[in-house]
Amino acid sequence: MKEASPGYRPVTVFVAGIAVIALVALVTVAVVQNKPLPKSTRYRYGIVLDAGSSHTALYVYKWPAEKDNNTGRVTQTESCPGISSYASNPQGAGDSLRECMLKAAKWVPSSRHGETPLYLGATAGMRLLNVLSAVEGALHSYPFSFRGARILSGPEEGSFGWGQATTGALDLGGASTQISFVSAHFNGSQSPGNLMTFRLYGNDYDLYTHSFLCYGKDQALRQTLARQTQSGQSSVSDPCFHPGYIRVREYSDLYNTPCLADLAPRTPPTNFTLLGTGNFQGCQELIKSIFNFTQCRYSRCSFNGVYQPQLQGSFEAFSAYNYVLDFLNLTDTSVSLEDVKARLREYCATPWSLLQKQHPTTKRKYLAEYCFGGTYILTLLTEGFNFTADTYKDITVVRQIKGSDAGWTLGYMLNLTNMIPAEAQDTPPLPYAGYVSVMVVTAVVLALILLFLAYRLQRTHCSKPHKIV
Ligand SMILES: Nc1ccn([C@@H]2O[C@H](COP(=O)(O)OP(=O)(O)O)[C@@H](O)[C@H]2O)c(=O)n1
Ligand SMILES: [Ca+2]
Repeated sequence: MKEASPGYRPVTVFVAGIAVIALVALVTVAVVQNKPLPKSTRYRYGIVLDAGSSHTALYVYKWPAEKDNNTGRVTQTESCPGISSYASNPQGAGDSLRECMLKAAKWVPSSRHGETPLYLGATAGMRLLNVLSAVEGALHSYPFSFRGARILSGPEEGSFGWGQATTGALDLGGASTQISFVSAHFNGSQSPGNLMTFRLYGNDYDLYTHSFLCYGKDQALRQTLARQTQSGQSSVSDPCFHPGYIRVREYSDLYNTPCLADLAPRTPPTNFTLLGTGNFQGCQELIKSIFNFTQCRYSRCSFNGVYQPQLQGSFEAFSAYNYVLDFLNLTDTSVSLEDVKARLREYCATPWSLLQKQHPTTKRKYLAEYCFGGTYILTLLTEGFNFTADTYKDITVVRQIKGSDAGWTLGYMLNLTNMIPAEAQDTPPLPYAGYVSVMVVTAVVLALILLFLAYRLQRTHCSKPHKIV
C-alpha cells in the first residue's frame, strides 16, 4: 500500500483561494468604498436670522449630508442688535448683522459656504421695508446662498413654532404673541383665518393658530402706560413697577409705535414721571384693561373677538415666557396658580433698591419689567387664553424643543428648503457603522465557511486509502 501524497488537491486550493479573495474583497468594499465623507462635508448647514422686535437672533442648523430628513439640530446661536432700531438708518441695519455673520462664516466649514442657505425672517412689528431691503443688500455680500429676507405672516410665525402634533406652542415676543394647537373642535369652518393645514409624515393636521399683534410683552407694557397717560399726565403711579422705581419718560418715545396710533393725548407735556407702587392686584387690573372681552361673534373667543377653540393637549411655552418665568423661579407649572399669584404679590412689592442689590448683574431694563412680565403672562394665559388652575399644569416652559432652540426658525427653513417630509419615511437606510459591521461579519463568516470546507476536503483527501492502480 502506497502512502497518500501530502500535497494539496487543486479543489482544496481553489476553495481556500476563493475564501481569501472573498474576505479581502468584502472588507475592502466595506472599508474603502463606503468611506464616510470627509469631516468638513459630512454635514449640511442652514442659517436663519430671526429679526424680532427687540433683537435679531442667528441660528446655525446642521444635519447629516446623506439624510435631509434628519434635520433639526441647532448648533450655534448668536444675538445681534435689532434691525428695527435702524429705521432711520437703513445702512446701519445691514452693518449691525456683520459680527453675527462673520461668526456664522467661522462656524460653517468654508467648503460648505456656497451651498448653505441663508434666510432672514422678520416678525411682528418689523414692517419696515426700507430697512429690510438694506439688510438684503448686505446679506448678499456674504459667501452663503442667500435666499431672501421677508416678513412672516402671523399664522406663519405661530405655526412654524409648532412642532409636535400633541403639543401646542405658546410664543411671547416683544411685539406679538402666538398661540397654536391642534384641536378636535376645530376644522377651520368657524374661522378660516386661524387654520393652517399640514401634511407631515403621512398625517394631515388642522392647526389652530393666532398671532396677537401688539400683545407681545413690550407692546403690552406700552399699552398699559398709554391707559395711564391718555390725558397727558405728568406723573403716573404704576402698580406694575416696584416701590421706589422712578423714571422720566418722553411722550414722543412712548407713543412712537403703530400699536398706540391715535391714542396719544393731543397736547401732552414732553415728559411724564413713572413711579412704581409694586401692587400685583392693581397691575393685574391694569393689564386686564388692555383686553377686550365683551365682543365675540363665535361660539368662544380668547379676547378682542378672536375665535379660539377649546384648549387641548399639552403646551410648550418659550421666548419671553421662558425668560420671565425662569427669572421668577416659576417655570415649574405644577406650582398652583394660587402660589404663582402669591409669589408675584411678594415679588412686585419688593423695593426697587433691594432688588437692584440682589441682582447686580441683571440688565436694569429687564429687571424693572419682570413684575409686569410675570403678571402679564399670568393674565394672558388665564384671562386671555382661558387656561384654568387645572390646564395650567399642561404647560411646560421650555428653552428648547427637541434639542433645537424653540421658535419658528427651524420650521421656516425646513419649509423653504422643501425638507418637511409630507409622507411617512421608508425604513431608514443602515447607518455607516451598521453597514461596515454587516459587511465585515458577512465576509468573516463566508471566509470561515469556505476555509472549513477547504479543510474538510483536504482531510478526506489525505485519509482516504488510495487504490493502487
Ligand atoms: N434675556 C432676555 C431676552 C429678552 N427678554 C424680553 O423678552 C421679550 C421677547 O423678546 P424676543 O426678542 O423674543 O421678542 P421678539 O424680538 O421676537 O419680538 C422682550 O420683551 C424682551 O425684552 C427678556 O426679558 N430677557
Ligand atoms: Ca420672536
